[in-house]
Amino acid sequence: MNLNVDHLSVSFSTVNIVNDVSLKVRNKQFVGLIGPNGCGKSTLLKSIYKVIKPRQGDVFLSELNVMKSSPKVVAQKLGVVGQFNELSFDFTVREMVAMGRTPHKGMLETDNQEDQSIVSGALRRVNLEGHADRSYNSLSGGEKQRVILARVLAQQPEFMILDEPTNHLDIKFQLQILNIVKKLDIGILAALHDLTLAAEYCDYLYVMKDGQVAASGKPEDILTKELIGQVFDVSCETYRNPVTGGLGIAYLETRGTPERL
Ligand SMILES: Nc1ncnc2c1ncn2[C@@H]1O[C@H](COP(=O)(O)OP(=O)(O)OP(=O)(O)O)[C@@H](O)[C@H]1O
Repeated sequence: MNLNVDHLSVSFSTVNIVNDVSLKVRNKQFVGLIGPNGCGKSTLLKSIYKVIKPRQGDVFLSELNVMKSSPKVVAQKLGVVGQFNELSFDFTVREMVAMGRTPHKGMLETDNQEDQSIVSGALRRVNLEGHADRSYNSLSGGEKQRVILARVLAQQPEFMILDEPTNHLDIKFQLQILNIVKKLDIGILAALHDLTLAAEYCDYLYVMKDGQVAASGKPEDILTKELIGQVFDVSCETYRNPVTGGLGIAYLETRGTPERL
């Protein structure tokens, strides 16, 4: 399934937060969205997955017009791992993951054996089967993040949006989540902060600055020290990592800041 975002703009009162952004994710591509804090990544993603209404623009998942479709129809195709995962009500981990099946069920239809086995499989994939009966609210930030991924896996989407999915996670689980997502072999659009991981996992990157796309291309082509300096305001050198052969980034010193943090 492809994602096509066409000239999308989002404003809050009179302030333009996302300004005429167009992007594409081809079937089975893993595309990263990078950019500094506050540049509009989450706002863009939320307007793609229908939490925020854009001022203008269109979003298509293959032939499905996302703006004109009901949330349930969109949720049958699109899975989302958002940035904040707090809950007011207390559900068990298994109940949370079972919610991933909801878009595929009729109004009064209850979960059947197949749903239960999909939920157990999703919990196993994120190494949380031992936590199935725990209260979701009692989990650590990283465990919650993995429950949310399990819920999306149970949803069996054909496209996935992730907003900083490795937030809260130690390096083992960062890699685990990115590996699970990569292996799904579906289209992925993910906002990521770690540029080295973005270079490692993404087939293509969009770089945002001040609500606009400042650059796009294959990670090895666009993640230059000049672009990183311009967009993130840090000086760095890039190099080929001698162990992995991938992109290495050595950060030097922030530029233009009057005081060191
Ligand atoms: N509901 C809102 N009302 C007003 N301003 C908002 C609202 N939501 C977001 N903003 C502002 O829009 C800008 C972009 O926020 P957004 O969360 O999209 O950035 P981001 O690139 O995802 O940042 P981060 O990397 O810190 O998560 C910020 O200045 C933010 O304060």
